[in-house]
Amino acid sequence: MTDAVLELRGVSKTFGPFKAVTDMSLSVLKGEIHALIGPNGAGKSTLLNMVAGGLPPSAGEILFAGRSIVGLPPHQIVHAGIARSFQITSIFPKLSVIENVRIALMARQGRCRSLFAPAAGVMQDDALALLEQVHMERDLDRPAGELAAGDRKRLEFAMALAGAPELMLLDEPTAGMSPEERSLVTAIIRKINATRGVTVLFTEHDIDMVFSTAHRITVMHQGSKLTEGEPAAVRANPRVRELYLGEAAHA
Ligand SMILES: Nc1ncnc2c1ncn2[C@@H]1O[C@H](COP(=O)(O)OP(=O)(O)OP(=O)(O)O)[C@@H](O)[C@H]1O
Repeated sequence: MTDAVLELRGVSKTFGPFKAVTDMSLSVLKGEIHALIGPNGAGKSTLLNMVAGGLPPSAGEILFAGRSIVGLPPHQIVHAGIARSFQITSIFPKLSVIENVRIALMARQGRCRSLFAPAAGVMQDDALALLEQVHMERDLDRPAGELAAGDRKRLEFAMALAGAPELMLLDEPTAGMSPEERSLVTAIIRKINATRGVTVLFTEHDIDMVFSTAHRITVMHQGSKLTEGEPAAVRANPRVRELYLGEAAHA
């Protein structure tokens, strides 16, 4: 018996002769915020894609809540309880913020056909509650297409939460944001984890954000796992320091 909500065993991904991910094992524990870090091209997005069902692994096993999810299409993986936030958001830009969340709620409940019915109040209270969680209660009627990057990400979180996920996969959740937006989005990730018990697996290049937010960290390098552990141990690891100092010297 293990506390892992997500478990990868010997997962690999090849693109032709190229090995993007090699023999990766990873346990994401129930209730934790787990960061997946590593230099550009380390294989982080490929790994998240395999978990989300966007890419089939070339080898290995992926278990969610103890059951294999390899081969399931993305919508079934969402249905099983894994929400994925993409680097490019999938909102309806012409609809308002609250309409976008209502759509996500209705999709969850299989009520898509009533989407454009006159019942404007459908799911209004639930949608409002989710938007309050991400501090967007003052933005309800704004067209989603007009939101800045940080606001768009918060809307996307509310939409993901509409599906009541057990695990959220976040691919570079603060990419392209100002420092203020970054700290707001980071605070919301912590809040979602603490108040709703949602387990989080995220990739991120902002190392300060990673060390201040993650409970545990897995470091990837050239498709393989370099190390894994709590932030203090990972920070002290000489190979990690070399990797990041090397990268800084490169920049
Ligand atoms: N569809 C594909 N076909 C061929 N190669 C690919 C494909 N997708 C990813 N790769 C390669 O696999 C490697 C890992 O890419 P991946 O995007 O997973 O890295 P990453 O760690 O997420 O990088 P970044 O931090 O820059 O987003 C890279 O060398 C990339 O070029």
